[in-house]
Amino acid sequence: FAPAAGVSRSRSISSLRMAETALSQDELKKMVGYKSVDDYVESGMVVGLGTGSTAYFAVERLGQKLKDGELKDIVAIPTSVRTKEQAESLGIPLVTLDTHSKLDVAIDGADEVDPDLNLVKGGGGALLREKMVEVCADKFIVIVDESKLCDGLGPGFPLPVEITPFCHEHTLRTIASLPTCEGCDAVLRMGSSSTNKPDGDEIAVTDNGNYIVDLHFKEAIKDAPAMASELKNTVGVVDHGLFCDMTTAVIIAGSDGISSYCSMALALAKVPTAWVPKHVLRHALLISNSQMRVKKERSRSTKTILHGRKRKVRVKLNKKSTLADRKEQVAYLHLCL
Ligand SMILES: O=C[C@H](O)[C@H](O)[C@H](O)COP(=O)(O)O
Repeated sequence: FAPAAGVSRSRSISSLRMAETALSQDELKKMVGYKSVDDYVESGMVVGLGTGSTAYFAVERLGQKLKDGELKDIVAIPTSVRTKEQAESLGIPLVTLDTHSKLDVAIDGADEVDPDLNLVKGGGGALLREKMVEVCADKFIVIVDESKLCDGLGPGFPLPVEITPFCHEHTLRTIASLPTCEGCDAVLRMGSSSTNKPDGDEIAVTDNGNYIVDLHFKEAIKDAPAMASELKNTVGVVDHGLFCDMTTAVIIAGSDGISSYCSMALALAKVPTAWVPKHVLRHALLISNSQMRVKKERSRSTKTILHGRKRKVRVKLNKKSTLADRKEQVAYLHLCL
């Protein structure tokens, strides 16, 4: 997994060195769940609450912070019955898209994340409500442990597609014969809708009263946006688990700490202050006369960290520089962090 062009990467300065401590997968999920709320949720916000074992910890953290009074005036929109119940048990005030069509931020897990930050979601059967809520958020923050990263979506995790119960076998066959889905094995989900492992004899039913078909691919999906559009245009398909061009940032917990990758839009928004290794700072200063102004930051808080190899710099982009210039420079700085 390496971020694609247009995606920038940064490693948390407070990155915990976890190699020696070998945290469990649940502990990794808790770290990213808590970090997402700490970094992206502020008082007064409308927050989308995802579904699954990772999003669970973000909901838990939000409940804690509201209870402690660290956050106030939050309303949240859950993406499943399970999440609604958890949020209610924590006293998180809930609303719906009917009254709040615009969210400040939505936080959710994912089953797979590719280098373009496209996702497969819906392993837990909540894809429709997740997509409805998350497309309405200004920022969509994805939280995963590193096992979810992949070079191509598909072979590592079956792609869920939510379909109407009416003539579902016909719809299943139609999906399997779509050109972009060629070669996939389409399997109707059985038992509980919250897992793609068959655990019952009845057809699984989603929170919306629909069925799910899991598409098993042997090879990586070549063009996820094309497949997304073909599936969406199939009559009988309600929605699918491909979440393309939606992710603002992904926070990843791995054996060597917490990393985050973000879309260029967020990198541009975040650029004013950055931690930059010395050699990058020299380079940045060299090009500072053209489109970018880089000043060493002299705050007291900075000094404590100046002993290290990095310098905190304030980066200002010249207003006259083109968007392409800015993207190139910001990408360069972020990739070097
Ligand atoms: O329907 C479920 C959702 O799409 C989940 O976000 C996804 O399955 C990831 O879940 P988990 O965090 O439990 O791996």
